[in-house]
Amino acid sequence: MPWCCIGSSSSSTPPISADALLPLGNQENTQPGLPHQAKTPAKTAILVTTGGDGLFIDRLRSTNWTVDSVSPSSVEALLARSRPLLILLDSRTEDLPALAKSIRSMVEDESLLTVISDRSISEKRRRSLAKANIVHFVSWNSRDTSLIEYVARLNARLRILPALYTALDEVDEAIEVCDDSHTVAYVNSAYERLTGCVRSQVIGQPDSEIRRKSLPSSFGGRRNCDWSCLRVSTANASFSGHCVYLRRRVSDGFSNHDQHFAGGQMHRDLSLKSIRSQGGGLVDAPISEVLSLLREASVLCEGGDAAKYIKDAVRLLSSQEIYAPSITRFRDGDRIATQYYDGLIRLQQPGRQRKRSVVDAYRDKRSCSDARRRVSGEVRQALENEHLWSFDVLQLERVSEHHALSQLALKLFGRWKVCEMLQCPEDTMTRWLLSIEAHYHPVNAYHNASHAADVLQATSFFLDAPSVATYVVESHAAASLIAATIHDLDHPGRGNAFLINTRQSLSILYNDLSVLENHHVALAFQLTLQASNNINILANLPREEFAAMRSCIVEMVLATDIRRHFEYLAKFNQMELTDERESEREAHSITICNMLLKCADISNPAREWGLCERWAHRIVQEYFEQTREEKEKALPVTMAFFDRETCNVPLTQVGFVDMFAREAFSCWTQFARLPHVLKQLESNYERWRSMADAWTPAHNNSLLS
Ligand SMILES: Nc1nc2c(ncn2[C@@H]2O[C@@H]3COP(=O)(O)O[C@H]3[C@H]2O)c(=O)[nH]1
Repeated sequence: MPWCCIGSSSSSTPPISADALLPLGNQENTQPGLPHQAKTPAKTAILVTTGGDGLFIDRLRSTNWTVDSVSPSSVEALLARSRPLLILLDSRTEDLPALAKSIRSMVEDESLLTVISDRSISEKRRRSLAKANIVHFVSWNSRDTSLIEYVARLNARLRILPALYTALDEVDEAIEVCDDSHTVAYVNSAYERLTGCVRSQVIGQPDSEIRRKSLPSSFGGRRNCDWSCLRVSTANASFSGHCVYLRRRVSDGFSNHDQHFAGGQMHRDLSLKSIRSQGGGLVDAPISEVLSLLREASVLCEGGDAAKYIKDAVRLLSSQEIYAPSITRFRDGDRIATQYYDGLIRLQQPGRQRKRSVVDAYRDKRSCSDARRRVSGEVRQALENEHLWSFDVLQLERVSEHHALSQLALKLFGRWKVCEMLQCPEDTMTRWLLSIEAHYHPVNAYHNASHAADVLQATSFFLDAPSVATYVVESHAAASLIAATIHDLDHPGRGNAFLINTRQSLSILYNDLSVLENHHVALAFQLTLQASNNINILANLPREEFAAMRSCIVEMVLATDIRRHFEYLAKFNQMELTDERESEREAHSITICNMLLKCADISNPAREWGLCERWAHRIVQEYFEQTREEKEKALPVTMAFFDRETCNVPLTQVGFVDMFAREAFSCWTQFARLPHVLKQLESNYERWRSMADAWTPAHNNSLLS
């Protein structure tokens, strides 16, 4: 590794290795061993004077300086076409400070401005000249040009910087330069392109091996990252100097063109998905970036076993459903996982149309009961530990006569100051809550207002977690509480697959896409905005705030579609929280809230065992009803193992945790720092597993409610 001598520079520009530049100066300064003895750069100076000469000028000329005299009136024209290293200003020039300021504005730091005088300069005059950044003074009769020589050498090096930057920004290798205080001083364009980091976010940050290691692995490398460090140092080798971190391309002897050509097969395989903008131009989605990076990687690994893996990755990423897992993701032949997959993710293909479905039969309008509800002592007591994971919503359901949702929401919305955030009167909120509660179906064993209350309490509990509160913006917290309250509104007790297979009007309306989730949130806004209902809790929000609040609520409710579980999980896991840009902060907050609501929605397997067991029994009873109706009407049976005649309930719970809950809660509880929730999930899981062998279908007739 060649050691290059390098100066240290405090500016954010990297120092230039002296070896890389030809030395400035006369012949005796030419350094032996340089690649070639080219002509040294000219040492040019101008003398701005109306007439003057002296020993100092002679000295300069005798050391290879070219010194041209120029009148004050023509200096600016000269500087418009040249950049002398040195500008000598005769102290007798009229209005010198103004001229100095004008010259400084033209040359900035590219030239050294020095006042030459036949007498000492007063302190007052120095101060006025200092305003033009003139801090160097020499005498006409001086023969000491050492400082001039030194500064000129520095200037000559600095002048090549723009060209070096251009060159560095053109290379394919990612380059990071850290200065002697181990602070990042420079990164090139390739670094930004290949790592996704933004220059302004990295420069000034401490040098971090961890950051480099966390960056996408380099091409061809087997290691996390193959950054090589060019440790450079000043003349005194013991001094650490700068570090240049370089992520090299693995050269395989191909020229750039050949490499791309060799990757031709890769190009064809990629068939990059590009969204054509209206103008017919290519607007590539991020996935295309990933695919092009993989293409480059495959070129570098051509012929190696890595290329095969990369091609497989490209094929997967090029598929339509990059987040929906193929069933092979789970244990082969796992009957339960397969049926969960079919029933909740793949959704059964439409079957034959039969007579009206149960969904229509359930649709009845319930009147809102009286606007305010008396809070009994029992209700108040049941609400006491609403801030704990052990909160018993089924106890509240009991003592509130199935008004757990409205009673819990009144308390939680008060604690989270939702009415204040919405500038909404409390009585409007009360009416809204009672109306929403009334549009859940109490006949549903699981998807009723108590499930919404359960999800609302889990949402509040998660929002209380300190690490969550750090990243969730206030309006999104309010949105998530509202979204939890409405997230299964008017649920018919049947899943999306059933609605699609029976070609319910809702599935036609929403094109079979997140049918129920779209309905829940659309109906909630229809009820809220219906003037005659007088329950518009969003009425006092300014237009922009309403739009933002609505957008968040819609997005969060749609995120509860279990079919998109892996998509939201992936988005949450790939979130880069170190990127603190304000624009990213909002996006991070939404991603966190989507994941939060998702986890709240499937949190019953992680509740205290008594609650977990009862919720499980409730949901399987609802599934039993769906399977019964599907069989009765000769519809495709979407989850056959949920058949009362044959079901092993503990096994269905084991399957649900294996397929959905464990991964989600492992990620979520790590982020939210709620280890006890994951511990409870695993404890419940083991308990279900221990119950599976002894379970018989007879148990399915005495399930808990
Ligand atoms: N088997 C099982 N499925 C669950 C459980 N909790 C949530 N789910 C499923 O996860 C889905 C989340 O969205 P839905 O509420 O629409 O329907 C839910 C059920 O299909 C559970 O405890 N057991």
